[in-house]
Order: sequence, then structure tokens, then C-alpha cells
Amino acid sequence: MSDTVFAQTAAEARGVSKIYGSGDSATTALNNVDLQIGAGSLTAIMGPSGSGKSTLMHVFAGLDNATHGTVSIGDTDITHLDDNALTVLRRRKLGFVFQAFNLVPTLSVLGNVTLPFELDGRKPTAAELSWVRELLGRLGLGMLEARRPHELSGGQQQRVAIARALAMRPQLIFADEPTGNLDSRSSREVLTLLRDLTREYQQTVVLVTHDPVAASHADRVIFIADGAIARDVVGRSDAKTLSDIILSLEVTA
Ligand SMILES: Nc1ncnc2c1ncn2[C@@H]1O[C@H](COP(=O)(O)OP(=O)(O)OP(=O)(O)O)[C@@H](O)[C@H]1O
Repeated sequence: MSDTVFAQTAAEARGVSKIYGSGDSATTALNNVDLQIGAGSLTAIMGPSGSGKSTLMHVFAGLDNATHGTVSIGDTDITHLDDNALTVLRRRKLGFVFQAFNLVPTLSVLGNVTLPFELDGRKPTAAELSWVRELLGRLGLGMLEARRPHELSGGQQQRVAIARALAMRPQLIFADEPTGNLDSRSSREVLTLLRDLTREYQQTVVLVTHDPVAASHADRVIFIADGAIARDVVGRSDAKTLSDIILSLEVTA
């Protein structure tokens, strides 16, 4: 079920299947998935528990190998990259935001956001540092760069994690339940921010979520059921519509 709604493709899965185990204990987590993620879009992935959302994200991020099919990030077919090449690709071309923030408690906000450069074995250039400071300002963290994570609210910590994910200007950001630990006001702020980033910086974001309110911020919602794309809803949808689709998939699961 591919589409050409967005002019450019940031990532693509072609005929991707993932089978865990073998013989009687084999589980087909993904079954022949074709999916193009449009550049500069916010795409949500929803689906019942065990439907294959995490597996799809892991296969896209090169954290897990597809059993069949190919996955591309930008122009790079990652299917046959070795572990070293995948690690470098993940560091430079992908950003991750998780429910648990995963900030380093001993580092300041600035230290956390520039960590991807340290992990890449170098210091940020002057231009990169200026980009990081622009990001911190844009995310409302400009005055907080010397603080440690424990001196920030949950919403502020998640914004630091988003700044860190954006620091190396990755082609694609994966956000896995990024608002799972936030109250509704901070959640709304973080989701609005992710959406705004796609507009302002043509950033591509893939959001994996159970929450129809979170998915209602997306430009497109992909529903996975039994390892396959069950629905592909292009355009913004309200939370009630998304919730009804999820319920119908759970009933038929
Ligand atoms: N390492 C693994 N070994 C065996 N089976 C696995 C493994 N990882 C996932 N699975 C199975 O693959 C299927 C898809 O799992 P996946 O974690 O992708 O679902 P999900 O949609 O992310 O679920 P949830 O919403 O509960 O996190 C499930 O049946 C799961 O039990």
C-alpha cells in the first residue's frame, strides 16, 4: 500500500516481512509490508498490542533485520549494511525520542544535546553549535542550558530529548510513545512541537503511539494489524475517528 502523497521519500519498506523463531514456534511479526514515509511529514503508527509496531520501527531503524524485503533510509538501502555501518547511520541519520527521555543525569542540558557529536567522536563545529543553540531557543530551553535534567519538568526533559534527536539534523526521527510520561498539557506541547518541526525544518518524524490524541497531530496515520497495514489514513484525523478505527481492529484481531 504505497503512496505518493509527499514529493520525496525519507524512508521506505518494500515487501518487508519479519518472522521470529522457526517451525511451530514461528511468529510472523510483519507480513509483506510496503510503506513509504514522506519527507517532512509527521506519520503516526498505531495498532493493537502485538500488531507489529515496534518491530516495524526496529526494522526501519536497522535495530532488527527484516527476514524478507528491503528497507531504505533516504537513498541508502540498509538491508545489507554491516553492524558498524548501521551504527554510524543510526548516529548520523536517525534520531530517537523515547517515553523515558533517556537523558544523562550528570550532564547539563547543553551537554545532553551535544552528546550525539561526542558519540560520533568529535566536537560540534561552530555552525553546529549555533544550530543547537537555535534549537534550544526554539524549544524554549534557551535559558535552561546549564541545568541538569532533574532540575527540569517532564515536558522540559522531553524537549531536551527532542533537541538531542535533532542535533545532527537526522533524516528521520522515531518517537516511541514520547508523551507516555507527560501530563496532557505537556503532551500537547510536545506533539505540537514535533508537528511544527516538520513544517519549519522539513523534519520527518515517525510517531509510534497507542494514544489517538497523540496520533491526531499527525499528517497521516498508519494502522498495523497482524503485521500488515490495515488502514492508511492520509490527512489529519480527530482522536475519536482514530479511536474508532483502533477499536474496530481490536474487535477483528
Ligand atoms: N524477539 C522476539 N521474539 C519472538 N517474538 C517476538 C519478538 N519480538 C516481538 N515478537 C512478537 O512479534 C509480534 C509483534 O510484536 P511487536 O512488539 O512489534 O508489537 P507492538 O505492536 O509493538 O506491541 P505493543 O503495542 O504491545 O508494544 C508479537 O506477536 C510479539 O509477540
